[in-house]
Amino acid sequence: MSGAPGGADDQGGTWRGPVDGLGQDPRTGDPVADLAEGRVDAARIEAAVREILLAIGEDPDRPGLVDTPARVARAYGETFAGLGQDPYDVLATTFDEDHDELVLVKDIPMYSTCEHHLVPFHGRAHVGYIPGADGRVTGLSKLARLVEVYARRPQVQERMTRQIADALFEVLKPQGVIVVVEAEHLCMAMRGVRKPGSTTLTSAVRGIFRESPATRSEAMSLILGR
Ligand SMILES: Nc1nc2c(ncn2[C@@H]2O[C@H](COP(=O)(O)OP(=O)(O)OP(=O)(O)O)[C@@H](O)[C@H]2O)c(=O)[nH]1
Ligand SMILES: [Zn+2]
Repeated sequence: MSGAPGGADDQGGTWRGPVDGLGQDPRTGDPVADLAEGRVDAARIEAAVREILLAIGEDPDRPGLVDTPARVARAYGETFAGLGQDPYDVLATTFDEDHDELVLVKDIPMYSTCEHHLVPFHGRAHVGYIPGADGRVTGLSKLARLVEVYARRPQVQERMTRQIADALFEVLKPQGVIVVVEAEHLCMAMRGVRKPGSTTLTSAVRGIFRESPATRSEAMSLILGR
């Protein structure tokens, strides 16, 4: 999707119709209307979860598990809701505030899903920008909504961080954007290397934050200074 926020590696970065391989049944090629509208195919998830339960040696028909496939399908609908959302819609509301200095929303709680293991990574996102010469700003809640759009997908933390920055930079046309994400990956905590408590920090800077080390470090100290 060239020209989409996030560039060529921006998988699922902008919703402009069905995402390749998601808006259609991968086996038959038939359109899957639910997915094209950004909802999950509940019947497929339920069948798959039942298979997983069987594969781990569980009894999917025992009372405690009998409703689990349907619960997981509902939960996935929420967890992956960002796949059907367009960052352009989220940022559509802008207003002229004649403000040309930093706007920063810190400590936005964030829950996403590691695309390697399909387990959560979670933490906080910090999103800041300096409006363009026209002084246009967006609603503060829209910055948090933008985080949601990209967090509620199978993700890699670095890509999510870039996608948030690129969408804001492209849509709002500000002087600069800075995004910092701090997260704990449960795939590193509850399994695998088993290092609970380690935090991964990623950043993406665009425009003046990339060009001016002083502007960047001032914003970084506001973000990381507790
Ligand atoms: N860079 C990056 N790596 C991630 C992220 N989420 C998970 N990973 C890593 O993805 C890697 C996948 O490595 P693999 O060797 O293919 O999978 P694995 O055998 O399950 O790896 P271990 O987690 O080391 O047991 C692991 O090192 C994870 O820590 C992320 O958001 N960014
Ligand atoms: Zn993982």
